[in-house]
Amino acid sequence: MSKQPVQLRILDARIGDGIPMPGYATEGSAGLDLRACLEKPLTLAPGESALIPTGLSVYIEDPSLAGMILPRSGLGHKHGIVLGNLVGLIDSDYQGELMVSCWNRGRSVFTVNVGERIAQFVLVPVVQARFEVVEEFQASDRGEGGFGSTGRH
Ligand SMILES: O=c1ccn([C@H]2C[C@H](O)[C@@H](COP(=O)(O)OP(=O)(O)OP(=O)(O)O)O2)c(=O)[nH]1
Ligand SMILES: [Mg+2]
Repeated sequence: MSKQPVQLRILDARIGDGIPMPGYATEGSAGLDLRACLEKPLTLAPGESALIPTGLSVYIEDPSLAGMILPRSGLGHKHGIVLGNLVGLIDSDYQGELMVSCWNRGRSVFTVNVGERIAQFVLVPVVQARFEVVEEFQASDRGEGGFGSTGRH
């Protein structure tokens, strides 16, 4: 499978030397795990969140692509460690450090260790809209029905 080239800068010298470079864990992995580039372990009390640097920046460049930062399922389900913004969206023109908002939505204290995999980065296609303002839409089967209008079962 051909892979999309994306420019990457390593902002923290520990990456590649102590903290592994991000890589796809398996051939079929959709996400690259992002690691906590912390100076020391960080303890998150229940309900607390912190913005954690990853030591990396990417320049996606192509406006028909974006990055998404998503939680890791194990951390989220077992430990309640998800993202403070629920999902992170990385614009194609963003060149700053990738940051992960880690939120402890669980009931126990959780310690994020230095270099720990805290979230994952997924490259996704994007289609930008060019809005055409109209007075009325052509009728559709659904019309304005939503929020359960088709019934529950
Ligand atoms: O989890 C995230 C979410 C965003 N970003 C960076 C990349 C993104 O391109 C930029 C702006 O994100 P967004 O547009 O979601 O935030 P905003 O609050 O609208 O900020 P801005 O006014 O800078 O667009 O912040 C991250 O590093 N991590
Ligand atoms: Mg924005």
